[in-house]
Amino acid sequence: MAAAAVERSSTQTEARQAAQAYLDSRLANGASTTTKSSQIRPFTVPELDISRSFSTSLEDRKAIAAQIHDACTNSGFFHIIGHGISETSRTAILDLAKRFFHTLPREKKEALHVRHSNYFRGWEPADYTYVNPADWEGGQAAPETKEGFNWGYEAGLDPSGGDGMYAELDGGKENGNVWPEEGDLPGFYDTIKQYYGQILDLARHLFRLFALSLDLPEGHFDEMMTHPGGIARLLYYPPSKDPQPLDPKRKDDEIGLGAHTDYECFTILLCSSAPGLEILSPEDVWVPAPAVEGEFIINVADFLMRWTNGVYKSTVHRVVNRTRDERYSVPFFFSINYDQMVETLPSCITPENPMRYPPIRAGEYVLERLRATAKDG
Ligand SMILES: O=C(O)CCC(=O)C(=O)O
Ligand SMILES: [Fe+2]
Repeated sequence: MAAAAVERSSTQTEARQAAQAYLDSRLANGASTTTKSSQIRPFTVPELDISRSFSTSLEDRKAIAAQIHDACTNSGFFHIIGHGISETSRTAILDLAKRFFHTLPREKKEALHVRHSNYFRGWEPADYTYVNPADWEGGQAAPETKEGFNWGYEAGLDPSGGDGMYAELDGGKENGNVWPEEGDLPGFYDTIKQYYGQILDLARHLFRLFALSLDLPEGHFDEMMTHPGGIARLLYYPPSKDPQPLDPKRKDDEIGLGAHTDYECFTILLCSSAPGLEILSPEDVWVPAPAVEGEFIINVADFLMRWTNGVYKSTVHRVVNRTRDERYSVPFFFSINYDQMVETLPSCITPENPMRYPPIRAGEYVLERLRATAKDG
């Protein structure tokens, strides 16, 4: 990582400490911090049919936005049907992930290693990053089993063509993506472009619903997503060496992806049929995420949690593949324009919930959080 050995900035320290404190409080056995919220509403991950959100009627769109508001103030997770992304597109990207992880020779992957990137783009072998810093700092955890390939926004992937103003996480003007040679994996970029474009359109649509859900004008965020950050990953979780019944209370020493929260505004997650995602409930129980064919799981991430002064919940989750099957997933982490400064939404500040977070530039926050995941970061 280019940032190795540099002194940590205050944002990085804040990000690291906040992430760790939050995780510690949620992961500690018998933690009492969460009892209050569980008394208010049962923890649910609702299924939302968002077809009506594409209606020309504002009332229809507001009705879906109200359901989003409910989910985001409760578990911070929901899953969607009626999203309009075809089965062909979903299958194509999952098949591409399989081809990437299984057919690209090791030395070609090494050439794309994320350690060559300032922005964590490219190939990530299983134990290179730890989303829960304590997993390596305490030195007790087994390596995460996931393998990944990461890329981000570039104008050529944006169906709108972008506005020519893209700024990277650190403000740089060149996007930091790296790709396999076309000859090594024919059709790789085209398949990514097809899928990414559709998901980016869906993300912009969802963020307009998020605006309505926060009682803001529907177009409130439009100017902030003209060249938005959008890191996406292909992820591979090998089959378990010790397949178990799907009971999250059973042992979890084969962690695919450690306990963490996401960093951006929200995540749109596509998974293959093998289950594995688990969400931490306020009672400190790992709840298996609903794995329903054809759906996407959406979850609020830390930047939006921060922006809404904690009103929208960014909830801890992890992945454990307890099955005999390979698992693939494709998360898309939607951010606003990385060069956008953001202050807490005034409507989320009240005498009972005074402003908790200073203003921050979107890319700076995400980059510091990413750096905190690398062992040498
Ligand atoms: O692979 C999954 O199901 C979830 C991935 C995830 O949580 C992440 O990449 O942040
Ligand atoms: Fe995540």
